[in-house]
Amino acid sequence: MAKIQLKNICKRWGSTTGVRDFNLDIEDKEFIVFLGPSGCGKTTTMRMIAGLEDPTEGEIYIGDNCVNGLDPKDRDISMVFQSYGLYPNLTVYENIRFPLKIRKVDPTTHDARVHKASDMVELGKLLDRYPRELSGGQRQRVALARAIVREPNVFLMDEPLSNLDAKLRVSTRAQIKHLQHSLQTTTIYVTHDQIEAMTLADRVVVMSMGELQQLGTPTEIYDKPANTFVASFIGSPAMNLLDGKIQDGKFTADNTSIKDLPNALPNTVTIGFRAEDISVTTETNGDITAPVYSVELLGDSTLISIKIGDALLIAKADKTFRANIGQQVSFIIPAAARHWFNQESGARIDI
Ligand SMILES: Nc1ncnc2c1ncn2[C@@H]1O[C@H](COP(=O)(O)OP(=O)(O)OP(=O)(O)O)[C@@H](O)[C@H]1O
Repeated sequence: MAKIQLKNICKRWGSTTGVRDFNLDIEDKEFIVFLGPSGCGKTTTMRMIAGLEDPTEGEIYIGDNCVNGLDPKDRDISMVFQSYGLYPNLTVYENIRFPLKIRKVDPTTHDARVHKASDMVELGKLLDRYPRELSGGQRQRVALARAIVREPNVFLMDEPLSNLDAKLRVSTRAQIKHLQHSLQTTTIYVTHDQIEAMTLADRVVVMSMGELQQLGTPTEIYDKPANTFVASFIGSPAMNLLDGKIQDGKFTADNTSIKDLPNALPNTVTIGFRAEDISVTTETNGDITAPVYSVELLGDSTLISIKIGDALLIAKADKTFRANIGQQVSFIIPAAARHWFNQESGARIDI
């Protein structure tokens, strides 16, 4: 079991900066997810924790020990990658056992440990097979068992579900969550998939361009995004964002006039609202009125989108709601559903 601390971490290669001034305290037993778009520095940060990259500046602590300069094998971590990394000429049993042999763990314990780990990921019946005889999901479970078998202090998982199809991803995701709950091992999990982040994490680290944008529980980052980047990255659909001006006590943009505003807003501002927090009507007396751009039937709900300038705005309506493309509709945005952001910096304005 271990807490992890990153203090003022930077990673540069010549003039390229991968990670800048990154600070993070991860609690013992916590499930932390690094979330962000491609190239934002997630993998680099994780590789520094693993010892596969050296930070250019800053210190990394695992437990009470500063591990800068310590070899990956001496950090008591297990890693799981997108590409499984199984040995093709070894059976499932030998693949899972491999870390125990390498670390010269007492051979009399191997059999029981391999069986315990393989049972946890429900691989018990496949121990004699070779990786080529397994499906993608089964291979990833072998990789998980191989990470578990050592009973490390920390798990590092880099996009472990990316090679699986959508259905398998959902079931393997649940298995990882269940496993981490049973093992109570500090886990850092890297993904660009916000649904994985929201469903797995105790806390999410949202990253962009090498910088930490927000650290919080899934509920915190969903309900109170720190800036427009986080707002537009979290949620499906993401939060609607519309730039406008405050004039005569109203928020105005094309076809938009919103009254009853809080006092402290600057003259130019971005309003944000989630599709499920607003209502849509075929009356034309709401806050934003425009022709329907598209209608998407999802089965449990209907998504109605309109366009204001370049902004595509989406409302989640009842599953029975129907409107035709081109028909005028209005979005009604209750005061409690409104988020406000500084238009220049993108930062949240707390009212
Ligand atoms: N060895 C390297 N030399 C130079 N630049 C690098 C190196 N490794 C990574 N980078 C750069 O650092 C930045 C962060 O990369 P990183 O792989 O951490 O991103 P990521 O968020 O994990 O992306 P992805 O989801 O695509 O894996 C990128 O701009 C990348 O091009």
